[in-house]
Amino acid sequence: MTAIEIQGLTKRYGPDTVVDDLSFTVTPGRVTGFLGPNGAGKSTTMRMITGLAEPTRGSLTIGGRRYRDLPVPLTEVGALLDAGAVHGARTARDHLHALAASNALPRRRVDEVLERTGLTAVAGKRAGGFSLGMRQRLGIAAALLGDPSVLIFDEPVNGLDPEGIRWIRDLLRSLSREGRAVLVSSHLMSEMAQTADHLVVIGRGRLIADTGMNEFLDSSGEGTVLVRTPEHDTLARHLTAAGATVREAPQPGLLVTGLTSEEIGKLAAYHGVALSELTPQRASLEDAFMALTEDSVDYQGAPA
Ligand SMILES: Nc1ncnc2c1ncn2[C@@H]1O[C@H](COP(=O)(O)OP(=O)(O)OP(=O)(O)O)[C@@H](O)[C@H]1O
Repeated sequence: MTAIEIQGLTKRYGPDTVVDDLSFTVTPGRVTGFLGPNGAGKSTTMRMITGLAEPTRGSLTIGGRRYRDLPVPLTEVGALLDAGAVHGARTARDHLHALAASNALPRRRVDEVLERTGLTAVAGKRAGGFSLGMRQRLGIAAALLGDPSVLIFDEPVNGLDPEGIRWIRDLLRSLSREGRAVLVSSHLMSEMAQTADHLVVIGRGRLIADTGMNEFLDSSGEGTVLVRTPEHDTLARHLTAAGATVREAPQPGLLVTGLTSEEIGKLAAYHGVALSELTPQRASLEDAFMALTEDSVDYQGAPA
């Protein structure tokens, strides 16, 4: 069954349409990356999924039901939307106990989620003194408390150090392997490349792409091939004569478009030119994302 189903979702604030006729689904068993430039409407969409904001129009269901019809929402959908939202004077354990009690969840879940998020040793400490990384873990512990099959994370790696980023990445993957649906937003494309199986890209509140990660990269690739050879000028001449477009690579070498790497290899062999490298270039996720969303960024800086 589809975990999250969004149809024609629209949100207006006064005259501004910040989410505009958005439709996509989030499927169990994979990490869906939710991408878009700043202000694209990601947080607003996530707030609507978790019942914190009311859609102006459109439908939105979790496991086939609207958020407000879920008897105990925490057992269906867990969310990390704002890691700062913790009562600073309480210990981590007390914070989770209070949450468990108000949602009629078994107390043993508290120790289970403390363990899973690596907070057992600091469970008796006041959350007010926690580092950003620890607060993030506590927010995730709260999201996992009801053992939900749908999880939503808004920019979970923002501000974390490399170890914290890796921990979140591994956690998201393991949650999806358990069969849960995981929706994670980010504006860091490189981060998504390492975490998400599927991508939903929005810009100015509208859907731009809904695609598998690999298909996204393939469809955005320019088909450029990096070629290195001691006979640089000779090969460049032959390639141009064969109809290819040839540019200088940043490091000594040629960036060739218009011919496949196989064709370039054959051409070089035919002319007796030795190659030291022949590498198809895949567009980086960052490049692909920039190309896709360039018409929908609100503020564009001048080129550096
Ligand atoms: N409560 C609100 N009232 C008015 N405008 C709002 C409100 N919440 C969000 N917006 C506007 O909606 C637009 C989308 O914001 P949102 O936070 O959803 O984007 P985002 O994709 O999460 O961006 P970011 O990556 O910067 O967090 C922005 O222009 C924002 O100013």
